[in-house]
Amino acid sequence: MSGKSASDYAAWKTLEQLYASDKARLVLKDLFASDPQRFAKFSREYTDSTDPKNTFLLDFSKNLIDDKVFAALLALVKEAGVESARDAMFAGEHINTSEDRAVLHIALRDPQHHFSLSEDGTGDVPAVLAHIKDFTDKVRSGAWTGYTGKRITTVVNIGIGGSDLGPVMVTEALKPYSQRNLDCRFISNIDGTHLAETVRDADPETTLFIIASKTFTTQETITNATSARDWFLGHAKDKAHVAKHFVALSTNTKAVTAFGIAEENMFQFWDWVGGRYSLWSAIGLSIALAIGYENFAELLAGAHAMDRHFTTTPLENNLPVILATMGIWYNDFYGAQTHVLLPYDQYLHKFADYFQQGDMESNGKFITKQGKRVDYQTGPIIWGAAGTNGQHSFYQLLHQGTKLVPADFIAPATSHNPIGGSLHHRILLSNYFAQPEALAFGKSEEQVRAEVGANASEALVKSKVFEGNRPSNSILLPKITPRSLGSLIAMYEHKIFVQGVVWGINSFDQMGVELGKVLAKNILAQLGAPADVKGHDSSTTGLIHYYQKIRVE
Ligand SMILES: O=P(O)(O)OC[C@H]1O[C@@](O)(CO)[C@@H](O)[C@@H]1O
Repeated sequence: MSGKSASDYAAWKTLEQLYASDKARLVLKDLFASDPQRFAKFSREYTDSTDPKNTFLLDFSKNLIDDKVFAALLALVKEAGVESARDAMFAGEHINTSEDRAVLHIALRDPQHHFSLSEDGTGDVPAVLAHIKDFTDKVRSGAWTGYTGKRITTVVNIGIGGSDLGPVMVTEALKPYSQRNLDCRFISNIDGTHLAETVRDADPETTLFIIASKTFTTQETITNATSARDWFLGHAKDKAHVAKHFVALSTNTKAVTAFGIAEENMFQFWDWVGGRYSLWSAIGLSIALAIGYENFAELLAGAHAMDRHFTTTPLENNLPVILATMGIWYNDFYGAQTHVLLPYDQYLHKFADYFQQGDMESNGKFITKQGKRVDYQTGPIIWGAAGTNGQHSFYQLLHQGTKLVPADFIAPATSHNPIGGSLHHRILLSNYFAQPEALAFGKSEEQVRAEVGANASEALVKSKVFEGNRPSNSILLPKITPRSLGSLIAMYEHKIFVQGVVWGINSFDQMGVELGKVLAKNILAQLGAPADVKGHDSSTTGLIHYYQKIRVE
C-alpha cells in the first residue's frame, strides 16, 4: 500500500486529463467502428488451472475505454501497490489494520495449503471441513435423527448479514444440486414475523436449527435463537433434546456453550474471516447440508482457482483487476454513483443482495487507512435483479435516465432447466445479448424518424431516441455449477479488494454499523412510557411518543 491519497497518484491525474480531453471521443459506436478487433482486444477468458472445464468469458469491450485509458487504469493499480497489498493479504499480514487482523478467507478454500500460511487457526481448516462433512453426511443420510428418532427434514439457519446472505445466495444459486427432501430456510430479521412465518409449518421433531454468528453477540441472532429454542422446547419439553436440534457456527466458543449448545455441536471459524467473506467457512454449513459436502468442496475449489488466477495473472489479463478498474473509471471520473449486477439466471436472483453487503460494507468508507478523509468517491451503491425481470422494472432508467449506471450482465450458456427444448433459455439469452447492445449503441434520431414517419411530433421523436454509450461488462459461463459459482464469487471479492487498495481504505472492518446498534439499544429501554423517552431530538422523541400513543399491545 503506498499510503498516498488516490487522487495524488500520477496515474489518477492522467485519468483526470484523459477524462477531460477524451470523454467526447469515447463513443462506443465509433470505437467499435474504428477497430474490428475491439471485442478480441477487450475480452478475456478465465480458465481454472485445476479444472479446465471451469472456464468463462469476461467481455469488457462495451466500456468507455481505449488503449490509453485502459493503460492508465492499470498504471493506477500498479502505482497504488495493489500487487504488494495482494501478496500481503495472501501472506496473512494483518491488513485489517483497525482490528489488527489478517484477512484470510482464501485460507478456507485452500485445503492443500497452496498458500503457506501460519496464522493461528489456518491449520485447523481441514479439521473443521471434516466435521462439516461428517455432520452433513449424517443429516442427509438420516443417520442423524431428532429427539423422537425421525430424520431431519427442515434446516433453519438463524443469522444475519454475512451469516445469512452468503448461505441464502449460494443455496438458491445451486438449488439444482440440492437434496430436495431437505428444506433449507433462513431467519435473519429481528421482526418476529420472520421467525413466526419460518417455523409456522415446521415440525420440531424434524427441524434442525443452525445458529450462525461470528461474534455470537448479534442482538437479532441471539434473540431469534432464544425464541427458536423456546419454540422447540415448547414441544420437546426436555432441554436434553436441544443437543440434537441446535448447532452453532461461531468464533466464540464461550458464548456458544453459555447459550446451551455443546462444543461438539459447534463448527468453529476464526477472527481472520470477515463476516461478508465467511460463506466458505463453517457459516457455509447450510450450503453443505443443501448441496452435499462434495459440491461444497467444489464451490471452495472454484474460489481457490480464482485465488490462483488473481495471484499469478498479469494485471492486464487479471479479471478482478479489470472489473475493479472499469468500476473506478465510472465511479471516480464519470461520477457514476451505483453499479448494477444483472444475472440472467433465476437461481442467481440473490446475487446482487449478497454483494450489497460484500461491496458496500467493505468499501462504503470515507476515511483512509492513514486516517485521512478522502477527496474522491469510494464504494459504489450496489443493486440489481435477475434478468429478464429487471427489464420490466428499472431498465427504462438504464436506457433513458439521466444517470450513468455501469452494468454487469452475467449468464450461463446452458440452463439446468431446458424447458421447451431450451426455448426459454434462448429467449432469456437473447435478452442477455440484446440489452448491453441497446445500452451501448442506442437508437439515433434518424432511425426513430424512419420508424415513426414524418407526421410524428418532435416530442414523440425525441422521447424514442436512445442515446446509447452506456457501458457494461458481460460475463458468460458454460453453466452455473458449484465450481464456476465459486470462481465467480471470488472474482468479485477480489475486485472489491483491488478497489479498496486503490482508494486507500480498510475494506475489512465495519465501524459504520456500530452507532445505530448503540442508539437502538438505548431507545429499546425507553419504549415503555412517554416519560421514559429522554435525550433525543424532537423528531425522534415525537416519533416514539406517537408510537406509544397508537400502538396496540
Ligand atoms: O456473524 P455475526 O457476528 O452475528 O455478525 C452478523 C453481521 O453483523 C455485521 O453487521 C457486523 O455487526 C456484519 O458485518 C456481520 O456479517
